[in-house]
Amino acid sequence: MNSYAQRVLENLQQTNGNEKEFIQSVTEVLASLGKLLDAQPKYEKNKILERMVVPERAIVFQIPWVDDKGEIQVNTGYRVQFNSAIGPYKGGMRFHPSVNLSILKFLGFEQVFKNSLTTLPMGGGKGGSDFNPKGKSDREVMSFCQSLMRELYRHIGPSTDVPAGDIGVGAREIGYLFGQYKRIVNSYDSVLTGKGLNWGGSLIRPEATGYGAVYFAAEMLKTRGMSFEGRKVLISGSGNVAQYAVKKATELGAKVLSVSDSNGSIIDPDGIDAEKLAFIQDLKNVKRGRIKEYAAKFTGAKYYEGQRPWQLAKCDVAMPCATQNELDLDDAKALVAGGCFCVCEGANMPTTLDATTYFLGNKVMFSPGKASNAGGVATSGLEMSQNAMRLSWSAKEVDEKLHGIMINIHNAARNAAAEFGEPDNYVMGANIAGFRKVADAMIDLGI
Ligand SMILES: NC(=O)C1=CN([C@@H]2O[C@H](COP(=O)(O)OP(=O)(O)OC[C@H]3O[C@@H](n4cnc5c(N)ncnc54)[C@H](OP(=O)(O)O)[C@@H]3O)[C@@H](O)[C@H]2O)C=CC1
Ligand SMILES: O=C(O)CCC(=O)C(=O)O
Repeated sequence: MNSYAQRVLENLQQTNGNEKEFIQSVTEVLASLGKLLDAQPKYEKNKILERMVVPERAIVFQIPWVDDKGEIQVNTGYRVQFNSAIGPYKGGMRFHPSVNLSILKFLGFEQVFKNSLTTLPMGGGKGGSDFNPKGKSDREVMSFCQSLMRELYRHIGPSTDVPAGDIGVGAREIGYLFGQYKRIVNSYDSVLTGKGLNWGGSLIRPEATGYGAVYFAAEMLKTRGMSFEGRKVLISGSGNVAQYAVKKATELGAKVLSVSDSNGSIIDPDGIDAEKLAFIQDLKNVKRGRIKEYAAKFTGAKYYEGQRPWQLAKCDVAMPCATQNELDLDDAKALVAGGCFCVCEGANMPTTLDATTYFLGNKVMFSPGKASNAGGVATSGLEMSQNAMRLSWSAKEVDEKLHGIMINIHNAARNAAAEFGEPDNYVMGANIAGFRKVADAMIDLGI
């Protein structure tokens, strides 16, 4: 690691050492900026790294709400407004019991570089709450969302900060949040993305992250003269990102062998076709059930309680699409031993640092989430543009723009990596390409 980056990281470890996910994400980025920092002393002179690793603002607030038994519940809400050098803060809201400041700082930090890679004018932010939507009635989710927005509304705005969904926040939650915002401010602002089609949403936003990740992987495969046709693919998760990754990979001719949830994984040796995916979507998006029900429904499929997909079957391509640190060194070794040659992250930081190093060392094509899952936020940017112009593009138009953006991100990461002598290192390329634009804007804007 470059000595300037090393100093900044050591200082951060001393002051924020307990924030392990945040330190992990900063370590990955700083480790790959070395050659750029050596070549461009202006970043050290302007103390860019010191400024980039501290959020511009982090808001923590209480969310009291009333459950169906009439009892008062209290959760903690957060919005981490990380960097606004190239546009308003932009990034999702996560509702999950594990949410804390470390997780939201890592997600906000990643979002800064990801949004820069999209080429759209969006800064980086992230937020959420330790609220657990599982097992809650629609009325309870609404009560919680309304209470959250009673505080959040004063910190966001179409040119200030535009939240969206993430784990545990889908169309239902965005509806309750947007309804409450509109009630309070009496204005139909484009203040959230992932909205429903009848009230300002964009076609293809639900599909965008999963489709985008598959488009990105297809570009990686193309560099070795390959495609998805006939490839075996392991996908984790069964939420928004996983569902549309399954759909697009299957459309491109792949056989997707797995999906999972936080309880376990299913392996289906016959592949997950359109009918099986429709079952998963109904199970997860409507019934809000567990993935093990898939194995009860489809003969040939097997459920593995408490296990992730990576050591359960051999594959050509792996796409972790559930959560952070869900693919570790043992998983990476098993994947490589089984012949996997491409890993494309759909989730944010699903691969541990040592597993990433193992993939890179074994010449596996590996794309970091900040590049390959950027299709979601990019299409959120397209939703903001449509709202600003007060019009709606067709699904075909949005999908074509998304596809073009993913090809551009792939090429930007690849070219930046080649410029610094490591043409196949998408981690280095994505970090350098994402960093440069934000850092140069920070210098232009002064301190
Ligand atoms: N939605 C988007 O547009 C974008 C999402 N991402 C990232 O993609 C990932 C998935 O998000 P998304 O699909 O939207 O979220 P969803 O809530 O729709 O789905 C999340 C999936 O991951 C599983 N999961 C959640 N936490 C854990 C855990 N601790 N261990 C194992 N499995 C877990 C869930 O299982 P269960 O059903 O049991 O909860 C579910 O299957 C996240 O990393 C998110 O940050 C990145 C870019 C954009
Ligand atoms: O669409 C957005 O604004 C947020 C997407 C997101 O949270 C992410 O890219 O991780």
